[in-house]
Amino acid sequence: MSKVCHEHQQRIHQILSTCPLLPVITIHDPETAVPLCRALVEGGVRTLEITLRTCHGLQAIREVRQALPQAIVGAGTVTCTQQYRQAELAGAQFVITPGVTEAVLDFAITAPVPLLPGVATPSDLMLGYSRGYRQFKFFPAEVAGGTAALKAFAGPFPDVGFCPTGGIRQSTAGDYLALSNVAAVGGSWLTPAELIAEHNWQGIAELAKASLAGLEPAG
Ligand SMILES: O=C(O)C(=O)C[C@H](O)[C@H](O)COP(=O)(O)O
Repeated sequence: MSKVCHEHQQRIHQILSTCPLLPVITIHDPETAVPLCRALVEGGVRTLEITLRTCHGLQAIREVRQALPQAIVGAGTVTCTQQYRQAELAGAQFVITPGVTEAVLDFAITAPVPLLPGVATPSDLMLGYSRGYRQFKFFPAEVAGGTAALKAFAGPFPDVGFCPTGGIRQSTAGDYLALSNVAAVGGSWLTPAELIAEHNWQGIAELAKASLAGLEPAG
């Protein structure tokens, strides 16, 4: 069986270590993509997951890559190899899947852009682990067992790192980040639909800043 290269795993680890927060971004109005991402970057959050949940995702990735070279842009909600290739062509610097299929795990081994595969169970993990993957998204984090599940995973998989996502909020992000196998957490709480609809970019930047500041130890 082919295995994913060490450089891909290192790159994903580097990306997750760049910022402890990974906002999940879904674009409904294409005009909002760049100002929204600019606000997040201004707020100190420069790793971004732009989902392919809407038809604007790929174009948003293209535009944000061009407008904000300091951002690190990932494509989210990738569920098949065709979307993986489209995300790469749009300029995505990493790809995130909500779960694992053998097809996507194998495709990513020879793809130029590294994959952060989503797992929810030890069986999912073993599918990726056997192919050399050591960095995973843990989704849906809150309903799949939260911090207790991640502590349990650390026993059989001590060399694996996670980016938990799904149900995490500003108030709970720190609990996840306190775990030794978590470098970053993802979430859509950083991109509230109301602030985006109001084009309240200042509000988005402040929310990013406050979320980062909330992670600092008090005092
Ligand atoms: O779209 C995907 O690829 C996903 O895997 C789902 C998202 O990561 C979560 O839906 C974010 O969760 P919330 O922060 O609870 O909104």
